[in-house]
Amino acid sequence: MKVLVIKIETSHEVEDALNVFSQDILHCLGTETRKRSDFEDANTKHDSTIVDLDEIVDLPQDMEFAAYFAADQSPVQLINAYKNKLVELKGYGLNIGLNKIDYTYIEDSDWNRVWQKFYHVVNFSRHLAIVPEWENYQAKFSDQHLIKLDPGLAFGTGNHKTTRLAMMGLEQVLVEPKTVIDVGTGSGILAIAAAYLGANSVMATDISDQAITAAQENVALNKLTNIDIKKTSLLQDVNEKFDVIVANILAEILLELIPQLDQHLTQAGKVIFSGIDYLQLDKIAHSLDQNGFKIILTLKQDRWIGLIITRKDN
Ligand SMILES: C[S@@+](CC[C@H](N)C(=O)[O-])C[C@H]1O[C@@H](n2cnc3c(N)ncnc32)[C@H](O)[C@@H]1O
Repeated sequence: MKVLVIKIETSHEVEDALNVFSQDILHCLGTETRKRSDFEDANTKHDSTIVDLDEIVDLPQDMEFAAYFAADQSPVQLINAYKNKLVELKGYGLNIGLNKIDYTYIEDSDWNRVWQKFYHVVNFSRHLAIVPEWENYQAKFSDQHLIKLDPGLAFGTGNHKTTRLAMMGLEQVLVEPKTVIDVGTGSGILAIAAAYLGANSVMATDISDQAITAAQENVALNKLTNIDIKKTSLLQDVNEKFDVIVANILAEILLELIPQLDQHLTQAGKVIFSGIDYLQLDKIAHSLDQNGFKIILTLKQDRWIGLIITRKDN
């Protein structure tokens, strides 16, 4: 089976935005970046190997971004979507570099190998490490939990800053057993982290079939029995209330989620948002305020913002 690859010669300033756009809006199978700075760093770090940058095939001027899609998707439509996104990002004052977009097809098996090459153990915190299914890792503390993961074709390897901000939020909020819902679960990583951090029960939702399959497989891989996975959009068809609602999704989609929070959050409940580019924070804060919520903690890494939120009257 073949996979469609859209390749964009651009600048590292738009890496995070293109990653989330590709995953959340275009539902790609995965992404990969090659940055000139990685090769230049390798040159200085490994002084026994002098790398001649001129000899590296297709060395990007700044960054080459690749997104992988099912072969039956239209390259022309995808290229147009990326063109429009890059114009929007340029409008925010971001450098979009050479802005050259092209496409090619590769064998599915090559794509899986590429994926594994870039995905390694994340020793995330005192209590959590994320361990790809094919890697060995010894916990650094006797009670450090290992999230075993094969993200398959879903978002959520633990390498993305937005996932890590959401996990920090979970560590902060889960100081006693609580009920949790993970909205837009992708690989299931946040739901699994919540279960390991002591949640009583966890529900996880996603609209993507690939995410549901990956999340189910990862829950089984971790032998967890208190996670319920549901295919739905945001909190539709969910009847329960939760002590914690966590969502790592693009700001545009969080704006749709905010009006649904009240109905699904216990009175003293907490909401964790991640996936917010700092340029979108004002819009999110305004909508939270309009819907009776306040931000009690703001986490930030590079362009990305994570929030812990409660009801205003708490
Ligand atoms: C950025 S990924 C986050 C994955 C994982 N929770 C993490 O933190 O790494 C966002 C996920 O939200 C899902 N998603 C997008 N729109 C959604 C919606 N309306 N309802 C439910 N899930 C949605 C996507 O399919 C994707 O799996």
